[in-house]
Amino acid sequence: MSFFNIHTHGFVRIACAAPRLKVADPAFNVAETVRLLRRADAQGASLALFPELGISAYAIDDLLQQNALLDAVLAALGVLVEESRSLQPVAIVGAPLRIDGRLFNCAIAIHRGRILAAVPKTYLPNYREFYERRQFASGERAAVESVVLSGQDVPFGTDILLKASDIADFTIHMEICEDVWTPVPPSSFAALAGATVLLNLSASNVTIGKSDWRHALCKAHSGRCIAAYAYSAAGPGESTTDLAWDGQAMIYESGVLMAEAERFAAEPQLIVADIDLERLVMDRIRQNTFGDNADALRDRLNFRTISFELAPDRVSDLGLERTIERFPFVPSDDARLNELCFEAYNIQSHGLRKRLESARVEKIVIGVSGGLDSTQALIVAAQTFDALGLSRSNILAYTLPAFATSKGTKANAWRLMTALGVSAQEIDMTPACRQMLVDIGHPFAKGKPVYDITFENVQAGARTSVLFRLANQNNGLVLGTGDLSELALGWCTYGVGDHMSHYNVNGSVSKTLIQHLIRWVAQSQRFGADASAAMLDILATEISPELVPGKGDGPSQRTEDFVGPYALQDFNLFYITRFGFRPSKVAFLSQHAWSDAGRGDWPPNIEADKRVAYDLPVIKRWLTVFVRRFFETSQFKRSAVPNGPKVSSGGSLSPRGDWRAPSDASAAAWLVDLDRIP
Ligand SMILES: Nc1ncnc2c1ncn2[C@@H]1O[C@H](COP(=O)(O)OP(=O)(O)OC[C@H]2O[C@@H]([n+]3cccc(C(=O)O)c3)[C@H](O)[C@@H]2O)[C@@H](O)[C@H]1O
Ligand SMILES: Nc1ncnc2c1ncn2[C@@H]1O[C@H](COP(=O)(O)OP(=O)(O)OP(=O)(O)O)[C@@H](O)[C@H]1O
Ligand SMILES: NC(=O)CC[C@H](N)C(=O)O
Repeated sequence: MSFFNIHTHGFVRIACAAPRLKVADPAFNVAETVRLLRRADAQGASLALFPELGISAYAIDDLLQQNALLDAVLAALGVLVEESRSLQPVAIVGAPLRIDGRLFNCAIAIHRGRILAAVPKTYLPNYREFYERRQFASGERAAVESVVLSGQDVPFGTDILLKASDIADFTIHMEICEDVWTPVPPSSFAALAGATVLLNLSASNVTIGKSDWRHALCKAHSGRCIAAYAYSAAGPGESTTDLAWDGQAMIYESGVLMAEAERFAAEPQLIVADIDLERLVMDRIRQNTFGDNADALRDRLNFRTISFELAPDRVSDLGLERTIERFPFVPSDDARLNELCFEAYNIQSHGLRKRLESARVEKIVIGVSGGLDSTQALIVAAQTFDALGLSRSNILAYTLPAFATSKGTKANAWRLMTALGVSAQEIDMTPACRQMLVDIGHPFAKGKPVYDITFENVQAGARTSVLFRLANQNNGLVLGTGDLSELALGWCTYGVGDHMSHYNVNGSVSKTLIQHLIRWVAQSQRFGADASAAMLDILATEISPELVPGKGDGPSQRTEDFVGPYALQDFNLFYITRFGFRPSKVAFLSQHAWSDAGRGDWPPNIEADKRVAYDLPVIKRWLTVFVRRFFETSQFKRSAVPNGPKVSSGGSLSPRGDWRAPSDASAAAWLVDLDRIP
């Protein structure tokens, strides 16, 4: 097993074809099928899906009752069985089969010369342009459980799952076109019985707007079933006697479109996507109601499981046929990013609004540093007070310089507070901090340049202490600013420090998302040109806690030198907490997302100079830091966080929300797994 091979990390590659065919010409159609099957094989696919009745063609009406044609179908299938011997993918093709005195519209699975199963269509459309019951019997009425095809005894029925014996969780179910248009498709039961890859062989004539509906069905069904749903519909060559065909092929995974073929294409289409079987299963485990639903429907889940050995390539680097966003908390698509920013601000602001109303408090107190997090919280506060019809002067904003505050950040704090029209004040924290350092006998008090954790936390603590007392004095709430990424890394001062507040709007917003949110607001100019200019300046400032005095103008502490690039740490955070992936898998994904700075799909507002690449050793180094900090040293901080709204679907780290964990755990298991990364 190679680290660089998809199968090592729980993926399987599936292909979906929209072949060219000829009406009622099985020999031609199988030749085309074989051609595309070879292409799928060359691309490392483990499965290749073809359309409904693709061996005979679909729209051939009463020709389906001609024995010459049905014989030709069997002969063509024989050719396919022989050709499949040297090919890796399981071929799933559609053909009419005479069985037990009836004709069935079947999906047939063929692998390395073995016909694994034949599954008949359950729901035969007989409305509007469809007339299938004239020729076919429903699979529900099949009275036999096997059929002889190409001299092989083949399991036959709607109760069949195909399970790879050598790829974990690769369990396939087949259904046919109309089956998925019903309220309860047969694949719903298959998913509950353990199928992860649901296939639909389709022959869906195209009419205006129908493609959107097919998308909606596949998206919703794959999401509801927490499964992959691959769909292959008939295309060029089908009969246009009364209908037309667009050859729509698409692959969804849990509600997300992974690949889609060009419709109405001149050439046959083949799309591939790597399905994350492990993610599907982890999500089914998480969403306990999936299992409850299976329990409730247990008497409908009597499937036969047909086992086969895939023996896939486990050594080569096959690449990764799925898009891995660099910023899982920030979509690269412009329209989605817009929507997400709108939602994020509204969630944060509605959280704060409700808290102010219920606490009957009309003021907030906030420390404004000129850094990202307090900027974001201040924007949210301004929006909330506007919505409540309260004056922004009720926002009591304080800039609290101490030993290491730089001119630039303080100036930005002032610019921002002034531009937003909040009540702005400055309190010099140096005397209070110095007094505490004297009181506790810290060497700095005697003039020694000792800048240890105590020195740092005295400042963070003094600020928090002042903010809480100002809240008492003014009948206000202290608004927290610490973000999700800092909580994941334990990058805050516990208790009497920036860890604590009365209400924190940023606790479930990652650092990378905060950067995008501020940029979005700045670009919108909704708070005026001065505010936008200050925000853009803050975005361009190096991230630093400013707790240790620097020599020159720049900060002496660059946060990302300690905890790693937030871009990587947010990536790690997302995949480890949302899906429970092993660090080695996260590194594999991260490498695909981050090792090529030249990849075109950067989120729209990442400037060219920020488009950096990270190679595997760098990824491993910071992942190790993440694992240690996240699992071993910082949970006690998360166990005691203030209230605040869950914002991102990636999760919150509140102990009352998405992440409940012991504060005294060992990171040993994750560190062992990290050793798998070369
Ligand atoms: N499992 C556990 N359960 C209960 N208590 C535990 C504990 N592990 C350590 N502790 C105790 O916790 C204390 C350490 O925690 P804490 O006092 O927070 O201090 P600590 O985590 O050591 O330091 C805070 C870090 O956050 C950085 N910081 C602070 C403020 C703002 C920012 C920013 O950029 O946003 C960054 C700062 O530069 C520093 O590196 C120790 O007294 C230790 O004994
Ligand atoms: N000079 C300061 N004046 C006022 N408040 C401060 C100051 N420094 C820190 N704080 C408060 O402590 C919080 C944590 O400080 P920190 O420097 O980590 O955050 P930040 O500057 O807002 O954002 P970032 O983490 O991006 O630097 C701030 O959000 C702010 O509320
Ligand atoms: N072949 C079929 O089952 C077609 C019926 C389906 N409702 C469609 O138009 O796509």
